[in-house]
Amino acid sequence: MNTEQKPKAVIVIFGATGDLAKRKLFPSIYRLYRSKKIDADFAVVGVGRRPWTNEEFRSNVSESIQSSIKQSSELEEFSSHFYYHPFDVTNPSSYLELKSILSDMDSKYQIPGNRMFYMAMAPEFFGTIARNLKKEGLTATEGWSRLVIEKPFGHNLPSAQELNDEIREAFSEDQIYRIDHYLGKQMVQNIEVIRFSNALFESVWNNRYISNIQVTSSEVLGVEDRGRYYENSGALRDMVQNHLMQMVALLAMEPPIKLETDEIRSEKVKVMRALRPMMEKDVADYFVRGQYGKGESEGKTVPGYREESNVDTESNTETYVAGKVMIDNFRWAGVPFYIRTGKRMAAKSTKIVVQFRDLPMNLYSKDVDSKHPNLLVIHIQPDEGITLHLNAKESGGGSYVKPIKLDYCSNCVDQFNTPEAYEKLIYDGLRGDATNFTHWDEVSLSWSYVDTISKAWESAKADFPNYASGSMGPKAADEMLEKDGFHWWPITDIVE
Ligand SMILES: NC(=O)C1=CN([C@@H]2O[C@H](COP(=O)(O)OP(=O)(O)OC[C@H]3O[C@@H](n4cnc5c(N)ncnc54)[C@H](OP(=O)(O)O)[C@@H]3O)[C@@H](O)[C@H]2O)C=CC1
Ligand SMILES: O=C1O[C@H](COP(=O)(O)O)[C@@H](O)[C@H](O)[C@H]1O
Repeated sequence: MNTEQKPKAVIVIFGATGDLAKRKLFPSIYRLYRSKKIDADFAVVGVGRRPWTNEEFRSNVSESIQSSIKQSSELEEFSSHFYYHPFDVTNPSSYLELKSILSDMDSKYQIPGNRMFYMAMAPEFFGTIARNLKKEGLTATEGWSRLVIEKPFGHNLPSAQELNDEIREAFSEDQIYRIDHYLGKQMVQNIEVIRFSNALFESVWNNRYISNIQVTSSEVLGVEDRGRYYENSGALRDMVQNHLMQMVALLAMEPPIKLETDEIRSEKVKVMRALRPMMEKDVADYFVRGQYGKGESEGKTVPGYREESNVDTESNTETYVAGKVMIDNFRWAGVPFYIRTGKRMAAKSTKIVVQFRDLPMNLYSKDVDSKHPNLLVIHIQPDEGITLHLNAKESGGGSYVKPIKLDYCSNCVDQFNTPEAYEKLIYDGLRGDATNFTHWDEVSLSWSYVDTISKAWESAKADFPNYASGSMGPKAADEMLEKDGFHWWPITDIVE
């Protein structure tokens, strides 16, 4: 793994006039610049079709930073490193002009031919761009060339395979950085540290001591203005195939031999290979889908999904998924990993709850109601930290037990410095550290798991809407756990 400390490169953003660039990429590059993580002699070349000048582009960059970072300074100097080159990416002749701009940047900023090509555009363009970059010689420099690819990486396994084949004609696997922005989150990266640097946890991290693991990623927002995209995606493809399956892999993987990209990825791949495969007829036993109806969200009445713009009034698209993922290997046999995600739920929260098994004999709590299982809660967002739920003696006489919590709040101490996921990922990409990007093997195995579920769902119309906006999802998701003798742990405050 190459981990250049202060990387120096030209970053080419395809889709530089779009939403992602404005909301995430420019502020992230700015933070890297301010914290001096990237060399002061960097350059960014933006591509889009709008006929902007360099000045218009720079003022867009400055605006994006001012609206997302409270104390911004040196904006003029920072944005002077941004250049705009308008062209339609389907037009092959424009790539030669881009090539010459990039050579000029190399000379102006003494950059040794290093290129990061960031695809912040709709996926149908990824293959065309990659092919033209190679054909016109933009990747043949003395330095390195890397391709950063946004989601969605395909719509199912065959389309992901097709996309992969296209980009692999121009870039090798080790030059491809597939973004899963959850892998850039502070506490998602902490899963491995919590597991592999604490004897307390790793020794009990298996089916003898853990009864189930719950991964929740709930959102308050609805589909907003993304109806067109979401109608073809749904929560399964939008969140489960990538973010949730990645968290499951990190929770379930074996310790890698070394903290190296290939070793870590190979352990995650083994988890994906051990996922219990399903037949379409079994899907209803393991997965629940939902779609929000109208309801109350943050004190306002909000419409149902079918009333949103660019959404079919009879839509069969799921905005909620809950599932029971089984990993059939020695460590996890018999332990359900329950996952759930949805839009228009009661709270914005991403949390992992590891529930430990009860003691074989509990001297203090005889009945089920008075027992409080030990829980390890990993708070991913909005709060970042961990909570350990234990039992302790109630003060006063007698031997009464009460549940207590040990809390570590990472973003309470460091709230304003928690690096944004995109900032970390861009930095890793520039340094050549692909650990927190997804390898094709993970992507393809995850698609093949999810495809069976989509097929089953696409072949049968659901009884939607089946949960109210502002709720925690459909009843069937609660029943799925009840059948196994469990319940979802609340996502706001676990000891209520
Ligand atoms: N927005 C977000 O928060 C997130 C986005 N993503 C992914 O990032 C990618 C971009 O999303 P987003 O920024 O929202 O999309 P937008 O629709 O806001 O932006 C699309 C960009 O593509 C450019 N573009 C479109 N067609 C062409 C063309 N033929 N030639 C050159 N440029 C073109 C547009 O430029 P112009 O209009 O000037 O032609 C614009 O800059 C998508 O894959 C999306 O799934 C992933 C996670 C989050
Ligand atoms: O990838 C996506 O993630 C967001 C949720 O991300 P978060 O960091 O806010 O949890 C989701 O809203 C979006 O639909 C999906 O495409």
